[in-house]
Amino acid sequence: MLGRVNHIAIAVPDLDVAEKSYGETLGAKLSPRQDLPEHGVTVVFVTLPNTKVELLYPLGAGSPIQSFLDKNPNGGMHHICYEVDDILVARDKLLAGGARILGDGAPKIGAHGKPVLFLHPKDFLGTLIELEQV
Ligand SMILES: C[C@@H](C(=O)O)C(=O)SCCNC(=O)CCNC(=O)[C@H](O)C(C)(C)COP(=O)(O)OP(=O)(O)OC[C@H]1O[C@@H](n2cnc3c(N)ncnc32)[C@H](O)[C@@H]1OP(=O)(O)O
Ligand SMILES: [Co+2]
Repeated sequence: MLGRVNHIAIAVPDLDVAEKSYGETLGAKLSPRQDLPEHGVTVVFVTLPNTKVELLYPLGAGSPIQSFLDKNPNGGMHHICYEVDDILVARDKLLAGGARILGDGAPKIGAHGKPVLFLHPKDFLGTLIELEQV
């Protein structure tokens, strides 16, 4: 079912500090900031030769990453995004196996303009998984 790792996401309490850390200290290439109100986050992508790192900062009231940041005030690794060929086939197979799809179960359009879904971290070894159809 799973293809490549599309990105690894880090929730950050201060986007200026995070951009400086990756862009200057670590010398990586950064995308412009992107506000995604439908996801309640502002994102910056760090582009690497083999994958991406997504820096996540809360946007608006009720951001899905707010309680994670309350528990991890310095930030931390938030999710892994794996690519899938067909997100509805993947979703239905996972649901049939008893996994929980977060939200209303319908894919949303993610940061790359492609459909995404999230799987409950308690069903996958304590790791929040994002699936992205590529
Ligand atoms: C734009 C898009 C893209 O790339 O295209 C994105 O990535 S958007 C990225 C942002 N969007 C999302 O994350 C959407 C999916 N996420 C969600 O629906 C939520 O964040 C949940 C995963 C349901 C968690 O919600 P919330 O933190 O409010 O609930 P909660 O505090 O009751 O957490 C339930 C339990 O899960 C744990 N938990 C929460 N977030 C976690 C995480 N990221 N990794 C591992 N465990 C996590 C909590 O510690 C808690 O465990 P204990 O009970 O043991 O304490
Ligand atoms: Co993501």
